[in-house]
Amino acid sequence: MRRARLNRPLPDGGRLPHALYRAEQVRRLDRLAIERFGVPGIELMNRAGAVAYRVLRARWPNARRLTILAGTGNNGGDGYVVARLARADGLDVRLLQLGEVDRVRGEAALSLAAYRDAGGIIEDCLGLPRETDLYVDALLGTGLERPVAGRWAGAITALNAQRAPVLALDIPSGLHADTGRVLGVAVRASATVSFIGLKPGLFVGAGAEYRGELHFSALDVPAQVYASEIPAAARIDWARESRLLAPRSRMAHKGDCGHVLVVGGAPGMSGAVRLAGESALRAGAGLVTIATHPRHADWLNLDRPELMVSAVAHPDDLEALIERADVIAIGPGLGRTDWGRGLWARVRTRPHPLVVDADALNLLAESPGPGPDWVLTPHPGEAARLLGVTTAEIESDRLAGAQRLQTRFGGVVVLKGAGSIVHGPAPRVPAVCSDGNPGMATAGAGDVLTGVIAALRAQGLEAEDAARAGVCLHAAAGDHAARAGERGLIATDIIASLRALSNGLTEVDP
Ligand SMILES: NC(=O)C1=CN([C@@H]2O[C@H](COP(=O)(O)OP(=O)(O)OC[C@H]3O[C@@H](n4cnc5c(N)ncnc54)[C@H](O)[C@@H]3O)[C@@H](O)[C@H]2O)[C@H](O)CC1
Ligand SMILES: [K+]
Repeated sequence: MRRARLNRPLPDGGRLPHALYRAEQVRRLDRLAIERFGVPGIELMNRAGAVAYRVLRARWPNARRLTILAGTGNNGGDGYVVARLARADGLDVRLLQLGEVDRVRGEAALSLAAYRDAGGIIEDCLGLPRETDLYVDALLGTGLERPVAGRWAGAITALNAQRAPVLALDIPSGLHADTGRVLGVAVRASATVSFIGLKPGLFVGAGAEYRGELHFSALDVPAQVYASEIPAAARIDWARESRLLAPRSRMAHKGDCGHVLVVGGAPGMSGAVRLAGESALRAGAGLVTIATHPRHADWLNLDRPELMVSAVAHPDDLEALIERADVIAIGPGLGRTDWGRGLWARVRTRPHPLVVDADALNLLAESPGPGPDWVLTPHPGEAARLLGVTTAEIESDRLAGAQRLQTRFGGVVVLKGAGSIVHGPAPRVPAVCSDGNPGMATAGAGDVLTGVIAALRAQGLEAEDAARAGVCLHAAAGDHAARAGERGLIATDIIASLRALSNGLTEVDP
């Protein structure tokens, strides 16, 4: 029986920092704080342990019996501090050591000595205790350097199989700090408290699945320390990106709010263009025209009177529509027949801002080339086809995949999935969206995102801002809709929440 999961979103997206640093960068920040700003390493470790212990007592105030699993590095060192503080508070503490104690060095050795001097004992980890209220994972942090195996894997597997909650220190052991990849096996934490710098691996790959509720402390490291590092990525959320949407002018008319042309909907795939078109309206576009196959244009027209629908039998039928459009979103339900290919060939060379999704991406993969001014929105499978690699390779290092796509195709790339990434041209750093939930893995959610990004571009946002704000609005709408449950969430539920979110009315029910 799996233990209860703290399936809560970030405690307060607005409070967590937006800068994300790779493990190597955090180690440099650590060293700078120690060597240049005179903060002793053991002081940082004591602060880390103290923060972790405060989180522990706040989240599980009734926990009396703690079991701390300690590794041989400084992550284990943090664990010794937690153990010492818990014993001083009168809690029943068992500290189980993995790896040879005589390998414990530096600050971790000092922390171990302080724990022993206060009467603490350590035991070799030969198995998990039958009864404990809470586990602390102090096995591995940013020093993970190979897949977890042997007794370490056994301990983590046993930890994941038991019911008591688990607090992970810095990062769940076994999870790669930079990529969020599980190396062998990783701790499924109920909560994680991370130090000094948030890591991309807490948000991309399996990060959101394994970290549980996320807490953070900069350990009072001097702010100047951070000036030495350009973050590897920026964490974005709707709380921050919503500032990109200017209030609507009192004198606005529909022509001021942009005209989106959605191109797609081959026979049998009309739903995709309907979702994209409706999303564009709900995200604030003034006018939306759907250019779709003659076979179902009439039905679409009747079904949503705010949407203008034009039957397009031949690429020449697009010309007048393209002239009137501010932004073109192409791909939803486009298909790869001659009909779809003809429309793609006509649109891809136009100077208009483009949002390129679904089958238009697959057609781009067949004849790659840089774009005029586009936002590409691939899911991992489409990204793999665009780069000629496997989906597993994309998912193994999502930030690297997004960077390769942006380098090869130019413009702005949105790599969808858990921890959607927005990667534009240098010098801006890539962005990782921390909003969203697994309920959004549902048919048509991508079509909704296409419409949202196109609508924001049509309202005047530059490509990268439209992509960042669009990804976050889409994800926040998904979170808003998920208040009624993630399972059974469908694309039209996301659309239903767009209007409230884009007007800052988060308490309005979907
Ligand atoms: N700057 C900060 O964020 C602070 C970090 N602190 C804590 O220190 C760890 C990083 O410590 P480090 O010693 O570099 O690495 P780890 O403790 O993660 O472990 C490395 C240790 O484990 C061995 N090892 C690596 N991979 C494996 C494996 N798969 N199986 C078994 N053993 C493995 C490796 O050889 C090392 O011996 C950071 O996460 C924070 O928790 C500071 O305490 C506060 C400031
Ligand atoms: K850990």
